[in-house]
Amino acid sequence: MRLAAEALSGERGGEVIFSGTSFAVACGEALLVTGPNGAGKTTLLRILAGLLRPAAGRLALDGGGEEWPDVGPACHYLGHFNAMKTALTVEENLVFWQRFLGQARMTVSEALEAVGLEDIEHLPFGYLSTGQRRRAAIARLLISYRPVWLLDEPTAGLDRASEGRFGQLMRGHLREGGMIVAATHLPLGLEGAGELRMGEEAT
Ligand SMILES: Nc1ncnc2c1ncn2[C@@H]1O[C@H](COP(=O)(O)OP(=O)(O)OP(=O)(O)O)[C@@H](O)[C@H]1O
Repeated sequence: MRLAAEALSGERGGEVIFSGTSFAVACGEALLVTGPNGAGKTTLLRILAGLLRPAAGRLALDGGGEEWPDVGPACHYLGHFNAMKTALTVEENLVFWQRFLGQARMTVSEALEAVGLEDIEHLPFGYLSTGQRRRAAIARLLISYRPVWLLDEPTAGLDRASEGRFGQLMRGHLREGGMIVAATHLPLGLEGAGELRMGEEAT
């Protein structure tokens, strides 16, 4: 399987944010999307997730077969907002997502253990600290299988230990033949990852 973008353009509010962007990510590979604030990293990830239309260009998941014919449905999208209901408990949120996404991979308890949140699964999501919210959202990547993980500044708000644990989870996903496209200002501990630089670096 291979995620391929050719001459992609992204627009926001009628303004072209980036154009002529091409890259390919194969199974087991990661691509780090870097660049200054406003360069279009989030816009690119949202296009890959199918949440925005590209203004031009081609996007495909080659070799996805009948199971993954399109890019969007083959992706987990971890955006700036964590996509959880604040009034539901951590466990209720994840049970909802697993039913919605299907393709169960880990149980909710296993995923919570993997992100170190097993003791607070009963708390409403809205009570969680910033880093705990991020960890609960990361657990969403584990409960249902998707070959492509789209991660927008995934380690923002994580403490050192959580960052290390998340690094292991990402490397595990790649070892199992998954793909990662991550917008980040920080190193993610993914050796050998490719880099897509967007916009002009600030001087
Ligand atoms: N709905 C919108 N309408 C108009 N402009 C928008 C809209 N959403 C985003 N933009 C603009 O698009 C540009 C790209 O934004 P984007 O969030 O993709 O940047 P980014 O590279 O992810 O930045 P950061 O590093 O700050 O997260 C920015 O200039 C932003 O102000």
